This record gives sequence, structure tokens and C-alpha cells, in this order.
Amino acid sequence: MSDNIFTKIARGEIPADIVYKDDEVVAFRDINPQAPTHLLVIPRKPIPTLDAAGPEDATLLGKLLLVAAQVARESGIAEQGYRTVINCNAAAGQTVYHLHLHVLGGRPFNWPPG
Ligand SMILES: CCNS(=O)(=O)OC[C@H]1O[C@@H](n2cnc3c(N)ncnc32)[C@H](O)[C@@H]1O
Repeated sequence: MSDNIFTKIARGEIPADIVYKDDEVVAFRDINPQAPTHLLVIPRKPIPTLDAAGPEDATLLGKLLLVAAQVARESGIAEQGYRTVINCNAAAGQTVYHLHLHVLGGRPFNWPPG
């Protein structure tokens, strides 16, 4: 798939409200937040979906989770609690085909998700 918006954000080619970045991972605010805090954590590597990730990505995938926990703490939502979501492919509503982890907090969440 051609470069999508998240790949461009990771490359600094389009703007985003970035809350974390290092050489492998970027986190930024969702443009259409579904909670008081709604962040996206992405690998700079353009892995399209979770299903497309492989064993060679294990360390990177683990880093996404640790960065999610860090930005959640920094956002002040860790104590109350937060939801992390990865939507994989169409039935789950994935619209941007660059792997990303949603971090949502600042309000209560239902279970099961809709
Ligand atoms: C339905 C969920 N679909 S999704 O799981 O694929 O999530 C995509 C998310 O990207 C967000 N988004 C789209 N474009 C941008 C952008 N330029 N900057 C920040 N967030 C964006 C959407 O609001 C959406 O929550």
C-alpha cells in the first residue's frame, strides 16, 4: 500500500501533535478523539496491520506496549485506568493501514467493546 498518513507522520512529512518519539516509535494525539485522552502509538516501520507483523517484529511490538504504558502514565490516565486497542483489518474498523495502538483514557469504558 502506498505511503499513508501515519507513515508520513512517522517521517515528519505531515504534522501531528506528537507526545513521544524515538528512533523506532512515535506517539501522537488522535485527530478525532474518542475519549478525553486518545493517543496513537506507531512503529516508524510501516507494518500495515498486526496480522502482517512477524517474529522479526517481536521486540518492536513489545516496545509499542511499553511506550503506550509510558505515555499513559505521562498523560495521567494510568491510575484511573485506560483502554488499549489495535484494530486489525476491515471488520475491526481499521482505516489507516499502518499498525497503530490506540491508548484511550479519561473516562470509563464498557466491556465488551462494541
Ligand atoms: C475507526 C478507527 N480506525 S483505526 O483503528 O484505523 O484508527 C485510525 C485512527 O486514526 C485517526 N487519524 C486519522 N488521521 C489522523 C491524523 N492525521 N492525525 C491523527 N490521527 C488521525 C482516526 O481518528 C482514527 O482514530
